[in-house]
Amino acid sequence: CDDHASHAHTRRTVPVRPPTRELEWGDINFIHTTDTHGWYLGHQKSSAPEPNYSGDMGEFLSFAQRMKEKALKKDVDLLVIDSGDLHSGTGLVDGSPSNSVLGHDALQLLKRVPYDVMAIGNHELYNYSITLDMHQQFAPSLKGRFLSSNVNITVNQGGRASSVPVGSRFAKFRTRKGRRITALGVLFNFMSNDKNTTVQRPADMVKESWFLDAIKEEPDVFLLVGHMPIQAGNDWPLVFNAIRAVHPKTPIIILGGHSHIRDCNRLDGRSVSFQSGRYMETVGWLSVNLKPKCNITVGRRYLDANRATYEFHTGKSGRQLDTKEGTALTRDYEGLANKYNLGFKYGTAPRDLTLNRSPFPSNTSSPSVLGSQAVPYAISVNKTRANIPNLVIVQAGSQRYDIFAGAFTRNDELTASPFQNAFMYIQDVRLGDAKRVLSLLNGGSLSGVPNTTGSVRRALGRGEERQKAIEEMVHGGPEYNHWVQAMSRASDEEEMERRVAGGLTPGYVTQDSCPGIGDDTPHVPIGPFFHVPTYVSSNPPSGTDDTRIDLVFVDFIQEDVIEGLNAIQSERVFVLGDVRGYTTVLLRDVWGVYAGFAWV
Ligand SMILES: Nc1ccn([C@@H]2O[C@H](COP(=O)(O)O)[C@@H](O)[C@H]2O)c(=O)n1
Repeated sequence: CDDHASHAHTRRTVPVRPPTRELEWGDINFIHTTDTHGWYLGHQKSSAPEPNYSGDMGEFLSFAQRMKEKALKKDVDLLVIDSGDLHSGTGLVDGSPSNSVLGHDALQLLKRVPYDVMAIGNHELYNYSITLDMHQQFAPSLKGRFLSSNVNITVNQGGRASSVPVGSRFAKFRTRKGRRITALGVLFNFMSNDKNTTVQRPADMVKESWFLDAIKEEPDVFLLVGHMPIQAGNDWPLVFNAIRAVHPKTPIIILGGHSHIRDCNRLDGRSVSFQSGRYMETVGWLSVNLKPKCNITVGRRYLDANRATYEFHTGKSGRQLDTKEGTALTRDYEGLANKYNLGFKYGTAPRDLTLNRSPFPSNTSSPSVLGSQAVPYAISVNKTRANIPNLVIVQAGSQRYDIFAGAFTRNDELTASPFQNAFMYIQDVRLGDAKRVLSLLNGGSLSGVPNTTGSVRRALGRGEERQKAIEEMVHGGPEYNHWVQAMSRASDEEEMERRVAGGLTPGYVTQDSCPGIGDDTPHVPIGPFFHVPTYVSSNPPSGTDDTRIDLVFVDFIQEDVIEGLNAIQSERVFVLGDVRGYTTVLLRDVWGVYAGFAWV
């Protein structure tokens, strides 16, 4: 008998409010997911707003199949699309045994979902073995419709290294109703990809001869699927304008991702751009009516991903919703969770620890507790450096989800902190310099110039594009944070009270640039929202500025730390060779080690 074992997947019992408005259907319709990050067993906790998103991938598969049946009856087109970032985020994708590729098993199961087109995300590129798995084991199942227009992998072909698309550069196909589609799958200008993978800037991609050839022939619809936000400041207009230069009037549908928010806007009257959130919280619905030589009319809805939503929109209640394939997929994901022992319980979290719903610093803020308590305890298992004072710096963006009061399992650990970042250190750093590096990383000033972006390398004045990439890497979802913060600010007290009195529960309250109300189920905003610094740290040891300490940090940020050190002092030039491994405990193991000590 193992009293640490608990069920990996607890069935959800908390009821949620069903939607009340039927979906609008058009000539061509889309079910859209993006940034699912391994949430294939749905959100399993009972605290609000988690039950809103309690549908699992098997239930989503049933929903997609039932909606395809409906589309057939209505004699319209329905395509199921995903915009990338399948990896990094839960035990199903991050808990793979060490002898197998992270996420491989979960993605083999995902192949059963009837996606028509999928695009690659940046989380498919941090680790070459994952990219190779996508290229060899996943992309082929999409039969030419796993798109990576500007992303290549270098593989051995006949003894020679060849750079080839991870999936396909583009796809041309006909829908059931015979509409001609030209689809592309574009990734934003990501620069933290692993060796032997390449990402071409969208600005360069649109000049490629294959691209110009692919768009030459006019389809009925251009379908631009991609892991790139649709918000201003991103590169969709480059791709859009390149197509518009050849086809001024052809409908263009953009299904974006990466910034984790719900959003809709229109670049012109014959196009629409749409984005469906993150983490299997949102299933996007987009309907488009195509009128020859006229503007297109569109409808969009952000569905909360749960059974009540699926039952309402399919018109199938109770078990009628479930298809044979959907039920089998749920069962097989549960089996995988058990195989990975994701229900292993480290301890009992005494309270909710949230990323941004608690003041920072506080004992209910997970980045705060991570820096001040969990990391210092977990890395103290390195006895050889135990007597040397240290300061530890970790990027807050590594923390991906809240921790909830109650049983804290292996799945909860990997969901909160999935990355396999290693702890490194530089010895004999002056305590004063270590503190100044932290402050610089967090936007402090360098030579009187405020480092307002929180990136050392921006403060040092490097090329703009590199800086954008560093920000992407370091900041960890600023758009999402702004979005959630804005929704809690936007609702005045009276409106909130009306909503609560009307029985509304916490959830997303979306305001986008398309007409009408986008959220399928109305909510009160999740709020409040508290700012967390880009980098969190342990409590500094006592001593003077000259006290020599170990400066500990994770490998993901080591270049920033080194550049920061070199920017703030001239006594010594720090190089990568000064960096050594501190402990075998990885960042993703920290919460489990800490819970086993503090939460038993
Ligand atoms: N090894 C890694 C890889 C990534 N991160 C963090 O992920 C964030 C980017 O994720 P998106 O979902 O926004 O693409 C980035 O902010 C990094 O902090 C990491 O910590 N370690």
